[in-house]
Amino acid sequence: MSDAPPFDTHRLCELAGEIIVNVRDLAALGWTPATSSNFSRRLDDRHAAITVSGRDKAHLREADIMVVDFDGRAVGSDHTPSAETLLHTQLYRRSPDVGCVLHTHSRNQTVASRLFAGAGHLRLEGYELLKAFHGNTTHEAAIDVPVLANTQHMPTLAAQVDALLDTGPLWGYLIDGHGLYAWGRDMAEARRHLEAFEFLIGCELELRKLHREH
Ligand SMILES: CSC[C@@H](O)[C@@H](O)C(=O)COP(=O)(O)O
Ligand SMILES: [Zn+2]
Repeated sequence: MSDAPPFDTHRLCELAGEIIVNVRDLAALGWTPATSSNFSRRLDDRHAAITVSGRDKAHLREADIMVVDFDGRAVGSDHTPSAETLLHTQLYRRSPDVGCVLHTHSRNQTVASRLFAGAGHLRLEGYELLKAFHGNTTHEAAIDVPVLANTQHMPTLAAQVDALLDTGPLWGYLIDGHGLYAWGRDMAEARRHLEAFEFLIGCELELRKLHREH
């Protein structure tokens, strides 16, 4: 008889279902082109449920979600977890308040990441929708969305994200030519943050097309 997996399989099924339904929506918006993007949920204090690498995110099934520990190692699965697993697990390891991490490659996110890579950040300021970010109670705040240089070496990116988290609250970041990472306490909050970033980034791009900054 094989050993039982070291996590709650019923909970894994619930989380997989939640990921599948939500990611289907995000894919329908065109935010996960060409199998890009990855998604995860905290399973317990040592494990996360995350998408298997290379799967078509528009048509995820339960078999496309697997378990990793917070070092990014597969647990109870022969599949390869997302190539960017470390960018998820670093957040779970760092804070018990992080329950969900969403990474997408929308056109707006990708264009903005190119446009603002030189500055190193994109400032979002004066928008009512800034209140969508947990803990932010006014449109008068400014949020700087960091833009990190892209690399295939996840420990390099993870170290930069760790340094950013040391400096204050962070709800997400862009990677140059790549996409956006956003997170929250649960799926609903992470999705609200992701949607707020996408909308506000879109506004900033539109303003620049109109040759106006504010
Ligand atoms: C299809 S190119 C995109 C990938 O390189 C990567 O950035 C991505 O978002 C998806 O990688 P994955 O390993 O499927 O989680
Ligand atoms: Zn990616």
